[in-house]
Order: sequence, then C-alpha cells, then structure tokens
Amino acid sequence: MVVGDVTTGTELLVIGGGPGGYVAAIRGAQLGLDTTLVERDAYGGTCLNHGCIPSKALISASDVAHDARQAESMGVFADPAVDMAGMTEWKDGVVTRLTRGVESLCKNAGVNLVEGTAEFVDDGTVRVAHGGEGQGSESLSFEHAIVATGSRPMAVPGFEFDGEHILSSKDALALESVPEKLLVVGAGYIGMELSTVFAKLGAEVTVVEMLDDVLPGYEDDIATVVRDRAEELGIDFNFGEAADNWEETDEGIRVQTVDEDEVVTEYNAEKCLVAVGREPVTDTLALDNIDLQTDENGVIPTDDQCRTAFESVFAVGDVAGEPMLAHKAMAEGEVAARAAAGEPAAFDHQAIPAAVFTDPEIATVGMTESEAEAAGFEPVIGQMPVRANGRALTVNEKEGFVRVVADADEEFLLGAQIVGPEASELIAELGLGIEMGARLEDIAGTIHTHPTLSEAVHEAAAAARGEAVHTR
Ligand SMILES: Cc1cc2nc3c(=O)[nH]c(=O)nc-3n(C[C@H](O)[C@H](O)[C@H](O)COP(=O)(O)OP(=O)(O)OC[C@H]3O[C@@H](n4cnc5c(N)ncnc54)[C@H](O)[C@@H]3O)c2cc1C
Ligand SMILES: NC(=O)c1ccc[n+]([C@@H]2O[C@H](COP(=O)([O-])OP(=O)(O)OC[C@H]3O[C@@H](n4cnc5c(N)ncnc54)[C@H](O)[C@@H]3O)[C@@H](O)[C@H]2O)c1
Repeated sequence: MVVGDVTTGTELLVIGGGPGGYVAAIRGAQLGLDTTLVERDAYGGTCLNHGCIPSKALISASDVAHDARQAESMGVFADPAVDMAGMTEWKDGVVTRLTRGVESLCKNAGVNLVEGTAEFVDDGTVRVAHGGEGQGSESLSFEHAIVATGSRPMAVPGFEFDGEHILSSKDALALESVPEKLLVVGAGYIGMELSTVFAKLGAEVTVVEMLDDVLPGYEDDIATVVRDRAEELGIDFNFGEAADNWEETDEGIRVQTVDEDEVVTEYNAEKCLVAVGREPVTDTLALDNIDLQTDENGVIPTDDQCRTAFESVFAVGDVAGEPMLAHKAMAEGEVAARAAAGEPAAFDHQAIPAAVFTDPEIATVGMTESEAEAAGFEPVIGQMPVRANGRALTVNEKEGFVRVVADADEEFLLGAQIVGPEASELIAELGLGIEMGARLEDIAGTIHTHPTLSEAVHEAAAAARGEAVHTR
C-alpha cells in the first residue's frame, strides 16, 4: 500500500491492463524497457472480465444445452436442465483462471504492476490514485506512455443501467437466473450473441433494433442466415424501432419504442438488455492537463505507430477507435511497444479479422466484393455452401457458406466472408493468405484434411477459379 506522494520513474508506462495494455506492457518489458502497468480494476480488462471470455463461455454452455435438445434427428434424446447459478460459477472460474494468468505473465516478464487510476499531470508525468480513501497516490514520470483505457457501454437516454431492470452486457453476463422474458435493445454484436444465449437457455427473447436488419455492416446474405436461425430459436425481431422510455410494472418493466413515423409500441419484459454500442474511456485520464484532444466520438486520434499528437504518448485498443475488437487492441499494443522501444513498427489495417459468435458464427477478413470494387479492383468471387461440405453434415449443420474475394487479374486474395459452423476458426487461414499475398491457386493447391470444414475454404478458392469439384 502506498500512502502519501511518492515519485518514481519508468521508461514505459501503460495505462489500462486490458488486451491492448497488457500485451503492450509484456512486449515493452521483453524489449528491455523498464515498464509499469497501471490498472484500476481487474487485469484482462473488459475482454477477460466482462466481454469476450465470459460471453463465449456462456455461448458454449448454452450450446451444450440447446444442441442436446436438438439432437433427436441424430438419434440422441436428452432434456438437460439448466442451473444458471452453476453455469455462472463455472464461467467465473474460467475468467479467474485467465485474469490470474495475465497477472503472472506480466510479473514473469518483469512488468511493475501498480493498482490505481492514472491521470496525466503533464506529458511526462501521471498521478496514480490508489484504491479507496486513505490509500494515497503517487506520481510516476515516464519517457513513453501507452493509453489503453478501453471503452464502456453507451446508454440510451432515459435507460441508465441499474443492474436490475436495465442491464448492460456486464450485468447480463452476471445473471444468476434466466429471465422469463428478456427485451434486447440493439441487434449488433452483443445483442445478437446474448439474445442467442438466453433464447437457448429458455428465455422468451424480443429484440428491437433501430435499423432494418440485424448486424449492420455485414452483407445481407450473411445477416439473413443468422437472423433466420435466431427466428427458429424463437427470437422475435422488431426493426425500425428505437427504445424511447420505460417504466416499472408488477411483473418487471414496460418499454416503449418509437419508429420513424412516431408510432409507439410497448413491450413487457422481466429485464431489458441495452447493447447500442460502446464509447471510449478517456474521462479517467485528465487529458485536459496535456491538452490531448479526442475526436467527436471521444476517440484519441493516432497515426500508424499508434502515436497521438504527443510524441511520447501512444493510444491503443478501443480508446483509439474502431474496430473495437480485442485482437486489434493486442496488435496495436504490440506496435506501440515496439515503436516506444525504437523498433520499426506500423499497424496494418488490411487484414483485421472479425467474428460474431452467433449461431451459426460469422467471420470476415479483408474486403467484401463491393469494397474491392470501390477500391478499384475487378473482383472475382468463389463461394462454397456449407450444405455441400461432408464434415458440416456430420456435425448436423447445413446453413451458411464460405466466400472468397480475389482480384480477377492476378488472383490475389483480397477478402473472405464466412457464415457457418466454426467460422471464427476457419477465417485464420484466409487472414494469413491476405497477409502473405496468397493467390487463389495457393489455397486451392493446398491439400486440406478430409473430412473437415476447412475443405469449404479450399473449394471456395477453387470455385473462384472455375475449378470446384464439390459444388456447381
Ligand atoms: C460483451 C462483450 C463481448 C465481447 N466479445 C468480443 C469478442 O468475442 N472478440 C473480440 O475481439 N472483442 C470482443 N469484445 C470487445 C473487447 O472486449 C474489446 O475490444 C477489448 O476489451 C478492448 O481492449 P482494450 O485493452 O482496448 O480495453 P479494455 O479491455 O476495456 O481494458 C481497459 C482497461 O483500462 C482500465 N482503465 C481505464 N481507465 C484507467 C485509468 N485511468 N487508470 C488505470 N486503468 C484504467 C480499465 O479498468 C480496463 O481494465 C467484447 C466486448 C463486450 C462488452
Ligand atoms: N464477437 C465480437 O467480436 C464482439 C462481441 C461483442 C461486442 N464486440 C464489440 O463491442 C462493440 C459494442 O457492441 P454492441 O452490440 O453494443 O454495439 P454494435 O455497434 O455492434 O450494435 C449496436 C446496435 O444497436 C442499434 N441501436 C443503437 N441505438 C439504438 C436504439 N436507441 N434503439 C434500438 N437500437 C439501437 C444499432 O443500430 C446497432 O445495430 C461492438 O461494436 C464490437 O466492437 C465484439
């Protein structure tokens, strides 16, 4: 415990111990920099504690329950009971194991760990306030600082999170029982992943979305596959409606939405999950003290080395803007640490994959067909339906496809979109392909194991060359 005002110095100061921050700190220490990581809450940040990991744990657990109930066509008859408290305990165990792992990885790498909230005093010093009252504070001087303070959920005006009726994703991931009726506001990443979880666990789920389909930004044929499956699970979608206000009722809550013609619709539910996007966390940093400006979305602007307007200050991860994904935060953390250590490093945006862990999963990397056209390419497309893949049928899956986008001229791989089982795993081969400048023939000429889902990647590349064997 530090009481009073102690001044120490460090070569590399990292603020925030999420995926962006802890990777930056470990890499900085590995490169020989005296490195200090300041975290105010829990190592692993949003991703490990309240995001990627707990949500994927609940997705897996709800899949086990749901798949067992759906296995009659495979000759398996089961009716598993769900103990949400037990599931939450198991999920918390996974989280604890991983957060402890991050802490010990940092320690083993020689990173100095400081618990507290860091704010800038000037462009070479922060003040770290420790814990609660009487815990004191210390000043830390630095040569380079990496800001990795992440993001928080955005609230809809009038729908402030209370953890009881109006839930953030963090609240929803900590529920001890399955709500009978769940209203979800927003059909983006979180809305779709968590609607699927709770529908599979037996909740009656209704989704309201301001726009006209699920998962804005994804191509229509991809969104359609996921929406159709979600509707089969009993999820009720209401598009073109925005959450407007709510009140408490004897049974829970009544939420009113409004559409563009001012038509009001009412929904009764036990709880309401609001998932309408996330905003960067910068208000903990006293940025005014160094006059570091954010843009209109609260994002800290950076260059391709993740450097801010200040030579000595970098920003990585969600606080540095879209896409707000953990692997992008880690990759930026690495670039910033290397740049701080004086190594050549630059962040390359061309092959950042994204995955939505819906049923079935979605995964994309690089350009879509229309993005390739807009970038001046003449694209060629190859597509393999999941139903034509033997392994998919053996795991009782039929819906979806693998699509590759290449440049017609030289056949360089430009992008890929997958919707189907294990899409999040299959996309890695195509990301590597783009990164290495692979051509269609490199993928089509690689022998893929039979029977695997990865053969669909091989066939999509072959299809783009007019050489598919397993699809027309
Ligand atoms: C429900 C959910 C599911 C998600 N699923 C996925 C997924 O499957 N895949 C994926 O790629 N992404 C996913 N994400 C997004 C992912 O969690 C974020 O992109 C990622 O956590 C960003 O990492 P970061 O290091 O920028 O910030 P964070 O993980 O938010 O970490 C920031 C850290 O900074 C600390 N901090 C803030 N201010 C200060 C301060 N002044 N001093 C000290 N410490 C401070 C915070 O306590 C926090 O620990 C999900 C997010 C949510 C909410
Ligand atoms: N698998 C993953 O990688 C993963 C999973 C979860 C979250 N995340 C990250 O977290 C971020 C935040 O997720 P999210 O789902 O909160 O945001 P999102 O941006 O993905 O989706 C928000 C949705 O809410 C809708 N919306 C906005 N205001 C509304 C209103 N008033 N009423 C009804 N609908 C409204 C938007 O049109 C949009 O469809 C994601 O963008 C992503 O970066 C990633």
